[in-house]
Amino acid sequence: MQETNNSRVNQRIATISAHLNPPRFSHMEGSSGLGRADCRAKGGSTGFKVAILGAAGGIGQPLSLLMKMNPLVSVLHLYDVVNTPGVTADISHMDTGAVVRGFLGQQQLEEALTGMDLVIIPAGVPRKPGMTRDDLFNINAGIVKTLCEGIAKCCPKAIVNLISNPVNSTVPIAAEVFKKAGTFDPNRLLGVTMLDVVRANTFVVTTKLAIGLSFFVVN
Ligand SMILES: NC(=O)c1ccc[n+]([C@@H]2O[C@H](COP(=O)([O-])OP(=O)(O)OC[C@H]3O[C@@H](n4cnc5c(N)ncnc54)[C@H](O)[C@@H]3O)[C@@H](O)[C@H]2O)c1
Ligand SMILES: O=C(O)C[C@H](O)C(=O)O
Repeated sequence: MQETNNSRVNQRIATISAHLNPPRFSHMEGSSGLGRADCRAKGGSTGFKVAILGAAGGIGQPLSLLMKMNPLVSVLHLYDVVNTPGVTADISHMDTGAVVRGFLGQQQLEEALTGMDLVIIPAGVPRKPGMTRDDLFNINAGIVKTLCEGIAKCCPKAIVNLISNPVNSTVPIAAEVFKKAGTFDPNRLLGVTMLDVVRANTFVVTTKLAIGLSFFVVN
């Protein structure tokens, strides 16, 4: 049974690795660091090493829980500027395989990032009533910049997945940080846009209905 699970996990890692290093981009091989052999946690167990920055927040906590449930994850680092000891204790009590470690405050950022394959960033502030996305930018831009400088230094080949809004501006900020550090790889920098996409679809449909137009599919 364990063997079947392992082979399923190995298959999924191979699929993800193939996606990251597709054959048609073979000329780029060598520049991309995430291969099957790299996906090993300390102690040799197979799996991805994942850090969540902003792990104690409204998005960070359920995201940490999902990552702890994910059989592809062998090491999970939870970083925040507040509350990580409690969140880490709770998440680590789940009876799944990933080893969970908590990191609190800027002085532990580098330790949290070292050796990671994937860094997910929901760190920052969310909008409060009356705030615009521009208001978020003023705060979150600086936070994302600092975190990405840490990534460039400690895990330059990690995949970076930005959630902090405004994501259409935080992704370019991350790109500029990585370019400056000489570590930029567009295949490894992602932003979560699903919320804005479904929100836009809903607004379009609502407006169409309000002015008496029918709709079939909005996308
Ligand atoms: N992309 C999307 O689809 C999407 C959807 C919803 C929210 N968001 C954005 O995600 C972000 C987080 O939202 P939330 O509801 O979890 O907010 P939250 O306030 O509940 O959590 C944010 C967390 O970030 C932490 N944090 C702040 N500064 C930090 C720093 N310098 N380093 C590390 N951690 C830091 C805070 O301590 C907090 O725990 C916001 O910017 C929000 O706008 C994005
Ligand atoms: O900026 C917002 O739209 C609020 C919240 O952070 C979200 O992304 O929904």
